[in-house]
Amino acid sequence: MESLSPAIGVVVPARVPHFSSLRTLTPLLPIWRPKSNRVRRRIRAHAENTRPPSSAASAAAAAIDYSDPSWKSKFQEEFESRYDIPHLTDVIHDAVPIPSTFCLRMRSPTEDFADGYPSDEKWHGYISNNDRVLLKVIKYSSPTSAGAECIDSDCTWVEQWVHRAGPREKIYFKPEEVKAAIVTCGGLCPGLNDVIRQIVITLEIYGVKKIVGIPFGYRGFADKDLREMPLSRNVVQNAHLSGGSLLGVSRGGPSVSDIVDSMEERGVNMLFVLGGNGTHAGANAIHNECRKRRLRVAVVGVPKTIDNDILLMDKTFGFDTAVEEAQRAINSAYIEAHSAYRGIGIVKLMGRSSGFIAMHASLASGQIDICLIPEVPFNLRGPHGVLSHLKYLLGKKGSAVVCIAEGAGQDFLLETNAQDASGNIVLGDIGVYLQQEIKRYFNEMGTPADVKYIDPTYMIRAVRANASDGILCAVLGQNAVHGAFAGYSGITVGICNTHYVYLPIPEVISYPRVVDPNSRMWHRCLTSTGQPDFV
Ligand SMILES: Nc1ncnc2c1ncn2[C@@H]1O[C@H](COP(=O)(O)OP(=O)(O)O)[C@@H](O)[C@H]1O
Ligand SMILES: O=P(O)(O)OC[C@H]1O[C@](O)(COP(=O)(O)O)[C@@H](O)[C@@H]1O
Ligand SMILES: [Mg+2]
Repeated sequence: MESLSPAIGVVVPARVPHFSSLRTLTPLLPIWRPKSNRVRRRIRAHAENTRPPSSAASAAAAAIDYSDPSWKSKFQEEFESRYDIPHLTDVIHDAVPIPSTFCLRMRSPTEDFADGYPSDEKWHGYISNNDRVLLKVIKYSSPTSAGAECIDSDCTWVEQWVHRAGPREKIYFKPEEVKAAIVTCGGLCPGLNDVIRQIVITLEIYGVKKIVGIPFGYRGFADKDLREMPLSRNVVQNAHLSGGSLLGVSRGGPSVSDIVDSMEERGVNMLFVLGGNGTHAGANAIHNECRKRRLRVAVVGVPKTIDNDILLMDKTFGFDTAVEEAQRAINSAYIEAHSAYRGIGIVKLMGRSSGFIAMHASLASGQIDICLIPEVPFNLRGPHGVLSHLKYLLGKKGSAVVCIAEGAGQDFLLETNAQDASGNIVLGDIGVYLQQEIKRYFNEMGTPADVKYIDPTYMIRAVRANASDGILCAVLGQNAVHGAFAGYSGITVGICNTHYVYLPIPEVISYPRVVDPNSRMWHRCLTSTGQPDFV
């Protein structure tokens, strides 16, 4: 949860700039010194894509006045207001809650509500609206501790609480008046079907009868050739047994106002949006448009990103599965490299701007000699470059395996400025480039190297979720429904420090979460690979 400050080359905790100017914080933070101008340029290029946007940057200009004895409580107040979660009653003041129909002990599956809603007297499994989860759980004693995120020079402990997720005693929608829609956007990710399934099942438990899927992402709201898909427990019963999305996904699509027009036409008053940063930006815009039109609509996101690049969360669903599935590719690369005479295996893994999959997969496999991620610059050539280390490895143990994230080393490639339909920059293929450069290097040296390149991207993304992701998907899907029924909108669900929370969307998407080169996890990865600094 951090970004690289391009101007000063220090690692800056992501949450801090909202409260303090970067200049104020600079001396407090562990300094990470790049060794060359070229490397500095690379840090800057990466930071351009990952740093907070200008609105957040201007918020950062509001420095904390540490001489104010009450700075800590002011910090907390501001934090609380930023992490407050929007509610229907913010704009629809006369919305009246009713007792929850989510009442596990009392309902039979066939019960309807003709005679009124069941009483909650015997069921106490609800979450209080005032329950909170602690966002940060480490008390750093010094800004020089690995991965330290400090607010002042003493690393003063300031509690930062966020809203706990789960079913509430009072709800703001009558189930028989709900038409719920689910949409899955962006790229595929293991677990999409699991989340869809849990949303449908939970909606039915509340008593909702009208549930539909919007086909092929936001596009499905506008494309007249695409029909919404009726969903029920029957339809989704075995959906989680296969990967992909039963609704289909897409990038790009209609404008926010066209989407809200379409929701009004369809009578959709609960929208569940599964997607990454871009999708959540869309979900927040839909939420704001609904507010502008004073619609009684709940928009709830479930973060889907295989890259794990959403701020604040322990992880996003599908990430564990991706790391697990990547082991197969890494093991194959290892076997190929190990069985060849002077063999080098290369595996390219996903991660547009964040190297989480590459880092975790390298650590898990124990078979990687060199892990390259976008956050950590490297040289290919020169005495400290990747190529010369490969030469050393071939001499020492006869083979080597490299794991590289797709967003790493982009400054070695020609920029095309091409964008996909969602406006994401289309990256050059660093895996192919690395393969060519390694071949060229060993040819130039006149010593052989047998290079095998594996790109398992789409094979990984398309698999079904593993058991741990299956559980995460189940909890997130259920909590999304609880949040909508509780009247919250413009929120997303997540796991923070092993507990489940609701977060306001803007806080989790202000920029992509990236690996902190000063974090313990990256240090562990380096310990495991034994790789040197390539700068
Ligand atoms: N800033 C934005 N505002 C509104 N919609 C957006 C925004 N960015 C992306 N979208 C829409 O969100 C969807 C998914 O975005 P994309 O970046 O492809 O995937 P992801 O959500 O996984 O990051 C696309 O339909 C795209 O048009
Ligand atoms: O080829 P596609 O479908 O555009 O997807 C490629 C991208 O999808 C990702 O898996 C991320 O997708 P999202 O942005 O949808 O989470 C990246 O790792 C990769 O760059
Ligand atoms: Mg995206």
